[in-house]
Amino acid sequence: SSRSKEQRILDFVLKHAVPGDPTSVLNAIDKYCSQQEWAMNVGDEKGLILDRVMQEASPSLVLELGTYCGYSAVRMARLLKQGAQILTVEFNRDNADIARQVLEFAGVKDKVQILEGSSEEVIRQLQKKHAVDTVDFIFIDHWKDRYLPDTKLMEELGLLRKGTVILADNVIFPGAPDFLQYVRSSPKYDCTYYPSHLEYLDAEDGLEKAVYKG
Ligand SMILES: O=c1[nH]cnc2c(O)c(F)c(-c3ccc(F)cc3)c(-c3ccc(F)cc3)c12
Ligand SMILES: [Mg+2]
Repeated sequence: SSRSKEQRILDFVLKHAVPGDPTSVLNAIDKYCSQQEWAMNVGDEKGLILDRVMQEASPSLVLELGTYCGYSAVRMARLLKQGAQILTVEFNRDNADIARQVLEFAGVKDKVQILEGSSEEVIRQLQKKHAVDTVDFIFIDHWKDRYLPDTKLMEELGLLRKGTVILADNVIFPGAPDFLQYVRSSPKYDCTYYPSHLEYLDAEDGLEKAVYKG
């Protein structure tokens, strides 16, 4: 059977990156997806913003919604302080399998747990099944129509604490207007917009940071 684009990305990483070197894995994926086949990794330009916002937050527990091939999970795991963890949610079984291999090759698999399933179902299970109290940093990068309902669900379940940082990808392209309108008008969030570009392209995109005020 023919190999998928995601399998071709993994093949390129295995061939061109250095085992145990997360930065070489990021460089390989960015090289492949900018020169051979576009793919929806957060990429190097928006990735730099993710790096800075995450380092500023210095989280002990990160929740990522949307793993895809594991690019942003590797990106964040390489910057985590000792003992910190990432829980990343992926709906697509094939993508989760690719991401598992990318994370293992990068040498960060012990810092990252991939939770397969819908974001709504996994979020509902975090406190009882995954012993989560509150989350320090959330990277939302799954599906535009779920940004707002999942954010409201995490509020309702008490998963956000004073200072929890939410960083959302693609708030311009394809856009999450209901999410933006909600966090920017809510007294419960302090918002910052980081203008950037769509991964590997010139189209405008950006990240929204929403800090929960408790
Ligand atoms: O769905 C996504 N999740 C996470 N990140 C994404 C991302 O970083 C993207 F750049 C895109 C994107 C944007 C523009 C475009 F032309 C194609 C794809 C998508 C996306 C949007 C609509 C779809 F029908 C399929 C994929 C996503
Ligand atoms: Mg994205």
